[in-house]
Amino acid sequence: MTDHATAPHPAVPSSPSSPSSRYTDGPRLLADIGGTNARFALETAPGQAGLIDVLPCANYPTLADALRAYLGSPKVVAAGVAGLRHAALAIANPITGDMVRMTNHHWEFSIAALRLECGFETLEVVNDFTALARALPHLADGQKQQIGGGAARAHTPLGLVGAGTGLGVSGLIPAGDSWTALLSEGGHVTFSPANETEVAILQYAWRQYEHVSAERLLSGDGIELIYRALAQHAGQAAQELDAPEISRRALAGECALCDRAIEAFCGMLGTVAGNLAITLGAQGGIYIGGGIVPRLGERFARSCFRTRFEQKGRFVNYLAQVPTFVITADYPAFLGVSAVLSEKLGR
Ligand SMILES: Nc1ncnc2c1ncn2[C@@H]1O[C@H](COP(=O)(O)OP(=O)(O)OP(=O)(O)O)[C@@H](O)[C@H]1O
Repeated sequence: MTDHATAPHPAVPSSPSSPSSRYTDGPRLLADIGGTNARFALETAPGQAGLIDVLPCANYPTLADALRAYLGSPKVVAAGVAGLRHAALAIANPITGDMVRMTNHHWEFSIAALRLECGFETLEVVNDFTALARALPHLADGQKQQIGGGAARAHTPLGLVGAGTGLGVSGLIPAGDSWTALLSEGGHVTFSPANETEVAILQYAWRQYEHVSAERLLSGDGIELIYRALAQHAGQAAQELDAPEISRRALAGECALCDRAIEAFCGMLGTVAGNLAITLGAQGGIYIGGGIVPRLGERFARSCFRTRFEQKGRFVNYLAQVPTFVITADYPAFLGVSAVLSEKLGR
């Protein structure tokens, strides 16, 4: 899949971009690297990211190859961009040192070597959900959809959870006049079933995994696992369906089993989001990102997600107040990556 956007993208709120606000040291490269898709953009002025491309990770042996393909694409070449000095990457991984090995893809690289290979003066590498968390306070009303709860309480933490190839988790903690974004690996917490159907799904998953994390079920592969588990539980034959096809059939009303799988996925996400809300005290709200939920559209809004979010025994009244939002902006991580790079460069 390739996605083209040559104009500054509305996912990135624009600040006035007079020629004088353009970066004097040239455009900056921004990237958001997931287990399935690598998204690239060039930012010419604060909040002005354009020339966006989405490249499938599987088509490139290394991240450097994908990066070169983007920079060599006709539209980037036509834009006359050469000698990029500053770049920042958000990647679906913990960043603990110079070597980065992706959890959900085979790419691995040294940050220092990649910087030299690409000739960048600056190369910042951050966890993708830490970067996305930085974007949350900047999302405009049209870039998020509230699903239940009351008003966000100011000066309280925000939580972030997003299902895609994996399950990303982060939080944003108020710190004086600014925020601290958490580097979390909360997608790997142990899955906790909340009803008998989910116990059956867990038992099915145990045959495959010794440790069933939340990510094993709340991800693209997870939807496929849930579908197979429900088929077995119902004594039906499962078809060979991938996650996009399961959700397509569910949304089209073509397959009752697919619909049950999507409903179970939404319920489990409700439990995980509620756990995050009470763990962080996130009365500023829980934000749902990642590649899957925004594609479910209204099916997600009318699912059991919100009921399950609040279903915490004595904490039901507390959680009923906490708003939950689906991030609907197309490329929200670029906002956060841009903020990280600007902070690094001190401008
Ligand atoms: N319509 C859909 N319904 C359900 N799952 C989908 C749909 N479209 C894509 N997926 C699944 O979403 C996953 C890709 O998610 P996403 O677009 O967030 O990629 P990513 O950013 O590379 O992932 P991550 O950041 O989690 O590593 C794949 O597992 C894919 O099967």
